[in-house]
Amino acid sequence: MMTTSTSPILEIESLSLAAKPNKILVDNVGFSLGKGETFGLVGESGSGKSLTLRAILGLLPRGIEKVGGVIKKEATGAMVFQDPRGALDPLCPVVKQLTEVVYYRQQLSRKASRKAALELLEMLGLPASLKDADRYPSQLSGGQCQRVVIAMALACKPGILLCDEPTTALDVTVQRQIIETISALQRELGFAMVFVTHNLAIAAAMCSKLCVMKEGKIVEQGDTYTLLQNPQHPYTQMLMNSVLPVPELEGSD
Ligand SMILES: Nc1ncnc2c1ncn2[C@@H]1O[C@H](COP(=O)(O)OP(=O)(O)OP(=O)(O)O)[C@@H](O)[C@H]1O
Repeated sequence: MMTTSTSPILEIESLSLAAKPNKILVDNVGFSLGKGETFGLVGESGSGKSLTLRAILGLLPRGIEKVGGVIKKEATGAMVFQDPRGALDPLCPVVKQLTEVVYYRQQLSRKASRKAALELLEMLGLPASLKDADRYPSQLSGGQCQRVVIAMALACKPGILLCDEPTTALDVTVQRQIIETISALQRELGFAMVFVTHNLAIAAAMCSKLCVMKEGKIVEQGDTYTLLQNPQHPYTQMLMNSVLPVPELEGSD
């Protein structure tokens, strides 16, 4: 978990999003993020977390529009999506896809872009075989695909990484590895993060500040430790109570 108290790299004030003609989906949401800090958005499915992230990146789906509020962003944002396979082109080898992103975002030569792409894959701990052979997404595991997607986001040299439940589609052992990889990269590269999850354990491990959303509204926000130690809103209390306790093993002390 990283905490820094510098001037905000991202500030959202009274953000409201609506589906045309006038159905409010995100209502008066506001929070701020410091450099290198990780801010968590938690809440049940449909509470508006993904739309908030998309609004930050200016990538709202067709038919949804910003109807109020201000988003002040002091750095480039890049997104890591929930479904890594869906985020990759199934018909294009992964090294080629990553090279294209580097080429367009970093304005390097073709040759330098490929070299930078291979370095990114290495940074993400992907096996050398991926770099030699032209592998397609279908030939990679879910965890490997997510590492490629993270490499693509990093190719944009983001000051803010927006993670939309990046481990939801992965099995639990891989989830942990991906979370650890993202945290290690953050320590190395220093980007700030907005991290969307419905997993409170992940939120507690990753985020210095949390915001709890319900039906498009923020019901509670604050410092993670304080919020989870002493949840004020009944909805936050309900979310915490819905986490299954790990049963105590018989005979353990
Ligand atoms: N393209 C769209 N058109 C119309 N309504 C949409 C669209 N995308 C999302 N919504 C609606 O907006 C609300 C918020 O959706 P959003 O995807 O932000 O929720 P979420 O909290 O991220 O949920 P999840 O955890 O399931 O991803 C939901 O009611 C959803 O049905």
